[in-house]
Amino acid sequence: MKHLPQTHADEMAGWLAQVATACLIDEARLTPKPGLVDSRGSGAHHDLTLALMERSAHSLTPAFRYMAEHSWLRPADIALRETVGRLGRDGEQAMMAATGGVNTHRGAIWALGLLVSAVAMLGGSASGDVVTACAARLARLPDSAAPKGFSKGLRATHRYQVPGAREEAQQGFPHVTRLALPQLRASRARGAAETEARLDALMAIMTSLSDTCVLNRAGLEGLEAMQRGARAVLDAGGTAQPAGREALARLDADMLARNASPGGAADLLAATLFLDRTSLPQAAH
Ligand SMILES: CC(C)(COP(=O)(O)OP(=O)(O)OC[C@H]1O[C@@H](n2cnc3c(N)ncnc32)[C@H](O[C@H]2O[C@H](COP(=O)(O)OP(=O)(O)OP(=O)(O)O)[C@@H](O)[C@H]2O)[C@@H]1O)[C@@H](O)C(=O)NCCC(=O)NCCS
Ligand SMILES: Nc1ncnc2[nH]cnc12
Repeated sequence: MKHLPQTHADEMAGWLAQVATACLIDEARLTPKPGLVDSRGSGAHHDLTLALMERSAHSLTPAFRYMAEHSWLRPADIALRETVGRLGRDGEQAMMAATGGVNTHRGAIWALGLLVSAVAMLGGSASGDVVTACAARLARLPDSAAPKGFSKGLRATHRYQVPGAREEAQQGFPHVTRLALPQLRASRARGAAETEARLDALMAIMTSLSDTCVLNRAGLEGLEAMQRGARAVLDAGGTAQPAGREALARLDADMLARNASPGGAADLLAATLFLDRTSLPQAAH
């Protein structure tokens, strides 16, 4: 059978989906991460393993691809928001089928789904700030088919009066653009190895995120311990330095003792890696 030539949009959609999946796998494999699943083990989780995280990541490639295809050169309007919402929920179902009902990547589907769509809306290339602003516009639009129930994340944001995953996207992913990406690049520029630069970027997110996973498992005290511990790692010169590495080991032990896992911060690290790989350099001001 003769194959029709793929269009540029099709190729780009396939590429964006592959990059998003690779970023989820890179995040999961990054080691040592405090409280999280990594190549050492399950962190503070009893129902997650690295193999499960990787299976979950692969199950999401088609959803990311459909999001990119449907968003290609489209404006941010309610019709697109509802399409992306439906595809995101289909992605959640694919994830649940792949993991036997364990929530591995719900927050990541939200963050990466919006960013994949935004890059596609912009025709495949734009600077990180333009991409996140576009994703934020989409996230602020209403989706009439969105589930009306009370999620764990919503419960935490109401109880502690803090922003959660929804607000992070609606504000243009400030933890990615203002903290993680600058830290990733600064650590690389200082000569840190790629693993250390990524761990430093994760620490930068954890210094300030109100991670609803940590709030649900360990309360406000757990969240403050996470933010303080991550700040101590960066203040010690980052994970490329022996003192930073020791501070990271202390933070890991503390997160495990509190049964806390910063799953939201991990999702935003994957989003950071995605923007680092797909966006054009910022225009000079
Ligand atoms: C808008 C949605 C993201 C829904 O958000 P909401 O807060 O209402 O609901 P949650 O179901 O709690 O999901 C939020 C997940 O987002 C991550 N997260 C947490 N804090 C933040 C933050 N401040 N900024 C960004 N992201 C954040 C986090 O995801 C990770 O943790 C997950 C594991 O969580 P959970 O199962 O709750 O925790 P465990 O401790 O493992 O449970 P137990 O063992 O104790 O039982 C894991 O998935 C990580 O990814 C939060 O969980 C959005 O989902 C939505 O509206 N979707 C609808 C479809 C849609 O419109 N899509 C459009 C674009 S694709
Ligand atoms: N590495 C990880 N461990 C636990 N939860 C996560 N959610 C996203 N990435 C995660």
